[in-house]
Formats: sequence, C-alpha cells, structure tokens
Amino acid sequence: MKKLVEILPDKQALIDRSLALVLEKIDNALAEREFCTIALSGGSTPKPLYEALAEQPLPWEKIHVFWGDERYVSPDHPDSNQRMARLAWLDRVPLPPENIHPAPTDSQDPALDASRYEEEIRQWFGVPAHSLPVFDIVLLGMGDDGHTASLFPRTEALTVSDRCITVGDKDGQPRITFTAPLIDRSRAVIFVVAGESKRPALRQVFAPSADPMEYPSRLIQPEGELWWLLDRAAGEELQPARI
Ligand SMILES: O=C1O[C@H](COP(=O)(O)O)[C@@H](O)[C@H](O)[C@H]1O
Repeated sequence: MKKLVEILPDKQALIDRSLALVLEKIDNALAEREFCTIALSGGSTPKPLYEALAEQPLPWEKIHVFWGDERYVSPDHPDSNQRMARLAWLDRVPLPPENIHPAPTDSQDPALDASRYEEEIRQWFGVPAHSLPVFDIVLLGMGDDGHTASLFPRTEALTVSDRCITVGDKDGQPRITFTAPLIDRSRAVIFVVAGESKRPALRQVFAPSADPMEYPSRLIQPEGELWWLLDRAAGEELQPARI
C-alpha cells in the first residue's frame, strides 16, 4: 500500500485537489484499460466535487459509476446517495444510462438487495465467487464517528470477509455497503474529509494503534494507493511527522 496524506488550506482547495486527483486516476485507468470504474461516496462532502466533475469534458461512455454505499431508501428520497450524485453530476453529463450501476434498495429485504448488487458487480467485472473485482477509484468519506462507506463502529458489516457487498447498520437502519476487503482491492482509494467535527475520529484513525471496530476507517488498507485529502479544519492536528 502507498499512503499519501495532503492537508489543503480550505474546503475549496480540498475540492480542487480531489477533482485533479480523480481526473488523473481516470486518465491513468483509460491509458491501461477500455473502461474506468469509480465507486462514489455519499454524505455532504463530495457534492461540490461531483458538481465540478459535471463540468469536465470526459469520455463518458468509458466511465462506469457504482456506489460504495447507499442508504436503504428509494432513489428519489432526499437521503439517497444516488439521488445526490445524479443531481450534482450524473444527470448533467452524457453518461450512458447503462454505465450507471446504483445499489438496489427496492426489495424490502436489504440482504437480498446486497446480494443482487454483489451479483451485478461480479457479472460486470466477470469475477467469480471467492475473488474480488478491482475498482480503479473508490471515493470515501468519513463520518464523525470514524465510519466509512456504511461500515459503522461495532457492527457486523466490519467482519464480513467473504463478500463484496453487505448490509450496514446505521443505528438500526440498514444500508447497502461495499465490504472492507472489496475496498482494499482497489487501485486508488481516495478519502475526502472536511470540517472540524472530523478531528477526534481522525486522531484515532491516524494513531499508531486503535481498535478498527471502533474506528472503521482504519480497516481500509488497499493494495493500491490510499489517499487522505483533508481540509485544514479536519487535518489541523495531524502533523506530517506523525502521519
Ligand atoms: O452516511 C454517510 O456518511 C459518510 C460521511 O458523510 P459526510 O456528510 O460527513 O461527508 C459518507 O462517506 C457515506 O457515503 C455516507 O453514506
């Protein structure tokens, strides 16, 4: 794993740097393969990044979009990660509909929808059971409690090692989420984290030792590159020497 940490002066600089890095990784992927695969994060932080991506002249037919996690709501619900990404980015560019791979949330059975998403991902990548596909880019955020994707502290999802997709548990509410082993197969994992409220969790995530069951972002140790892009409000306490 190659770990790279950057602390940007403010939120705008964080978004500008995230955009530049995502564009670089898309370029790298397309130089080596026919398609670029990117898994999106949800929450509030990445919205301006998605708006910026919507302005880019990209070869959209070669870009395939998935979601690293999804709230268990319909795609038109205000909490839907898919809805946010569509409004900010995907509906504004000529991305072929078949290149958009949302997590299903419509069967009333989160475990069934998790296996449906797993099956779709396996089929698209042509990967059999017991092996994991490799995404070019996985974008991640981190919650104030140290969760990432929908891998919440002290939940069963953290222990899943034999699947790509599982059911996360946000205070009793189900979510669909990539598992840590799937994220860890990626070529580039990019955390984009902003705001002072993230400092306590970041302290633990970057500590020499702490329990990953308490701070799930610590679980993410990809085979490829691990990027932590932080604004100063979030990363203030992280001295380069300690990272
Ligand atoms: O619930 C979620 O939260 C995290 C962090 O979101 P943010 O609002 O603090 O940026 C996000 O990464 C995850 O995808 C989302 O479902």
